Amino acid sequence: MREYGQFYIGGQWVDPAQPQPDDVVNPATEQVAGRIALGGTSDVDRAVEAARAAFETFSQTSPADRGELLSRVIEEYKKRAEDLAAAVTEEMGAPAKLATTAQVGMGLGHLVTASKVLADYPFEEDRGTTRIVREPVGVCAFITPWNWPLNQITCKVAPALATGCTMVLKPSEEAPFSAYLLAEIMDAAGVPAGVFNLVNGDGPTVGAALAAHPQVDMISITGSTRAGVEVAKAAAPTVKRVHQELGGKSPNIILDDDAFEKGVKIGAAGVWANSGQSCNAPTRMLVPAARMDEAAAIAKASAEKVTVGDPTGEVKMGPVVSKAQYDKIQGLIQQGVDEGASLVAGGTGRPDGLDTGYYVKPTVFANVSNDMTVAREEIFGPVLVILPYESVDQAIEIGNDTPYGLAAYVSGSDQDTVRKVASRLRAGQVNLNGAAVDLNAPFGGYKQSGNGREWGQTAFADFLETKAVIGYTPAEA
Ligand SMILES: NC(=O)c1ccc[n+]([C@@H]2O[C@H](COP(=O)([O-])OP(=O)(O)OC[C@H]3O[C@@H](n4cnc5c(N)ncnc54)[C@H](O)[C@@H]3O)[C@@H](O)[C@H]2O)c1
Repeated sequence: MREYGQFYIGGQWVDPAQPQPDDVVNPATEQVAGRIALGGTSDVDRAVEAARAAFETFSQTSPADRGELLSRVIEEYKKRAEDLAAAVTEEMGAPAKLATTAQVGMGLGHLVTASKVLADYPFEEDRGTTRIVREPVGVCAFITPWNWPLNQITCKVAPALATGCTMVLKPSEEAPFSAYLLAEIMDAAGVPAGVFNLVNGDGPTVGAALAAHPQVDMISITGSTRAGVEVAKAAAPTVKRVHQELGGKSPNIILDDDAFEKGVKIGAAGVWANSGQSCNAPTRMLVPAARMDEAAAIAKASAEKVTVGDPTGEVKMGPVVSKAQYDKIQGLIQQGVDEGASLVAGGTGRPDGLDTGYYVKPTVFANVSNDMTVAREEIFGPVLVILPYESVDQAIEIGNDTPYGLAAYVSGSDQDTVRKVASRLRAGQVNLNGAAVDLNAPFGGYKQSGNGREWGQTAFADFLETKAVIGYTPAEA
């Protein structure tokens, strides 16, 4: 049983102003795995004050100093990798292997990438007699979700540290264990007091207070579009920078050529990963109408091969994060059936033999039309929907017919055609032929998937203000 009832503020573990314990449930066992405290507005004030005070000195440190600091954080992170993986499995149900390689691995990847970018980042540049200086934006507040907890935290924390910002993190109250360990890592690495602060809490209290706080210069949220809108509204009166990484319902266009079978297989596997709980999951597969049955058969075989069960063991898929998420997914699967989509694999209820834990059957719907609820709503579970198209133009039109624009996928054997299709998709990241994750590729959304970009060099810009010093070089008389 984890007891994580304190907050990390000003370089110290401190008690909440008013203790409000909150149980965290392990989704595989449905048992309480630990306890945190939910904070209030006075905890937020205290953390923001610490971050504001630290900004005075931390913003003046050199890139070389911050590079050394990042190296120490990386060392401490590596030392705690096993603890971090176990925490992620316990808090949100990721299978042990996925937790170690991907969940913890992505966190390390963002720290390492930021330190490499920092090594030669152009913070200053001269244009004529003007010097353009890129300075840290200030005190940042981070609100993060439960599905890729360390990935989403580190892709904010790493560039913030690298650019000289100070910060307050409010992780998801549903998956707060790994964030708590990350605060221990920051402490062990000697991150100066007040540079990194952690306050647990719920969205409407701590999240909203951070978004509205006049001493916070930038609020960055990864979460649902609903929460992103709330954050932007709360932030508006103080005109702070608002960065949003929100939901998705990403199209996956499978072209009619030799790469068809491979494309369907890779696409389906992308939906089972992390139990479908990825904002960029390729959940809306588009196939030539004449090949619908073929696609359905390939996807069905893929779904039936997935091993589901205890995430501490050797399985492909663990549970989904919570009872609420399980119930939401069950309701949407039922709605798919009710609206007339063809259920070819999975369906409602738990997989056979799994009576405890929030396990969902890998589910495939074929013959889906883009106006059905299962094609429009982000399900955030292992549910693949397959839609028919008559022409590539129509595939692109259907692909873009969504309020979201986070990711899109194209597969086909002719690279030129694949690239042309990619150029017409309205999404922040387009993946061609199942290419591997690239931590240097900017990550973020068009339309209601958000504003701003994270990851790699591009992320730095979102943590910097631009100052023009005119007359820096005196004009010659
Ligand atoms: N675009 C991306 O990079 C990305 C990555 C992962 C997840 N997501 C999205 O996150 C969602 C799943 O995560 P979730 O269920 O934790 O989302 P959520 O929106 O319920 O919660 C996300 C975070 O926002 C906080 N929050 C909730 N309401 C708030 C409010 N009114 N004010 C301030 N903060 C508030 C929560 O406490 C949590 O920390 C999905 O929609 C998914 O697509 C997006």
